[in-house]
Amino acid sequence: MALLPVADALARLLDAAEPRGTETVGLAQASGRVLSAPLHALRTQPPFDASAMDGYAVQAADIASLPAQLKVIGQAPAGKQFTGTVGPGECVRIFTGAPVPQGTDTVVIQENVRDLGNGEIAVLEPTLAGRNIRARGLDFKQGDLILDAGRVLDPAALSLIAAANHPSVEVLRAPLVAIIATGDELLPPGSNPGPDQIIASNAYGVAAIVQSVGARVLDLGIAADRTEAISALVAKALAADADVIVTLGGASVGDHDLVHRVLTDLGMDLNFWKIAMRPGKPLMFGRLGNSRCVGLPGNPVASLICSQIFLKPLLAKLGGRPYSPHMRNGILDTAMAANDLRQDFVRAIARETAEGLVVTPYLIQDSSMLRTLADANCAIVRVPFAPAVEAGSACQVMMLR
Ligand SMILES: Nc1nc2c(c(=O)[nH]1)N[C@H]1C(S)=C(S)[C@@H](COP(=O)(O)OP(=O)(O)OC[C@H]3O[C@@H](n4cnc5c(N)ncnc54)[C@H](O)[C@@H]3O)O[C@H]1N2
Ligand code: MOO
Repeated sequence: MALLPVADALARLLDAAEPRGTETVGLAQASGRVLSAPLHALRTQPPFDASAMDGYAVQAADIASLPAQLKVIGQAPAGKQFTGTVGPGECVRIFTGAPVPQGTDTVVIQENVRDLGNGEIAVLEPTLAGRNIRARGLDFKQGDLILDAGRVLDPAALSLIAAANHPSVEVLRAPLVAIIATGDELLPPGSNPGPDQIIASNAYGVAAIVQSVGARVLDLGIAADRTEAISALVAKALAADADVIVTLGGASVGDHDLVHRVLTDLGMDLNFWKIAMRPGKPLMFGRLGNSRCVGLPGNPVASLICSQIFLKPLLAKLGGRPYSPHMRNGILDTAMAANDLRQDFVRAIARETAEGLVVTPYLIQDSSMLRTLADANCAIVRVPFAPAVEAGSACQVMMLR
């Protein structure tokens, strides 16, 4: 079977992916969630003309010539409005956030006033008429559109929603991703592996990528290389209504690579299997009921690079959030050989220099080597059949961190 180009695989994966429903969450749980519908203010803020400063509410006409002596007829702290009316020659002691009393139109800050101690003040410095007052509705008015659908709820958005008097908010369902590791050789971290065993590491990095785009993880653990063991965990994923079922390993053509068989026996409609990419050739994708199945290759670097390139945009789209990889142009400081038919993602270190972003690829690119992936901060993207290039040539990189 011909290998599917990376761009085609991504397009097929993203095709028809959209959020599945909404839910209402309390504001304290809403950070990072995606607003499902436009949000309107339930009230006007500020709901009254409010003092912006601590000082005295006066009539501008009374302080036209200075110094001006005024009688203090009451107090207006925030939360306790002054209910009387202020007449000529009078003022009210006022504090930040309090409603401006009837009959006043200006607030003089207390630094510009002397308290005469007999219930009167002397205004010493000029204040323009209307100063230090926030007009009713300065921030927003009842019914105003305050946030658009699709907004990722960041700190400012959350405080704005609260100020507009919404105790909870309707957000898009966060996609649920079931992760199933496969392999007789795998044991969880902290185990005492036998001579032919290794530690299952892929699920941790994949889960972190899943969570980085706001999706939820259901880690179903490790299935042995037996069809019943794998299908039992897939059944659990389906029962949990997982939006995406990610399998790790068992995607290739070996006698013990059972994932394809198990999923197709369960009724998966296979979309593609095997793509023109390195690492990541045995990537598999299909639909099974409401779930999308993404079969990631077992090699640790392949599973994480495929997650960056395919799983992340898929989950972002299912979660209704914008996403695009962080691509940059760089300058190679090393010659590179011609590429074959697979689009290559070459682990590399990129450094900012006066000449631009200088990129050094790792010499060894074995897809089992997690250390070079952890050390790398980018992957050089080499298109299929890219010709050999000299040091100093331009390159394109996808930033990894
Ligand atoms: N004859 C061929 N052999 C292979 C091909 C091929 O085209 N023809 N493709 C190779 C490529 S490329 C890859 S990538 C691997 C991927 O194969 P699988 O997805 O079937 O992965 P496994 O065989 O199960 O495991 C590969 C490797 O990764 C380790 N592994 C698996 N799961 C985990 C995990 N959760 N955590 C850490 N490490 C894991 C596993 O022990 C193996 O060492 O196939 C090539 N072969
Ligand atoms: O995905 Mo495999 O790692 O291309 O070697």
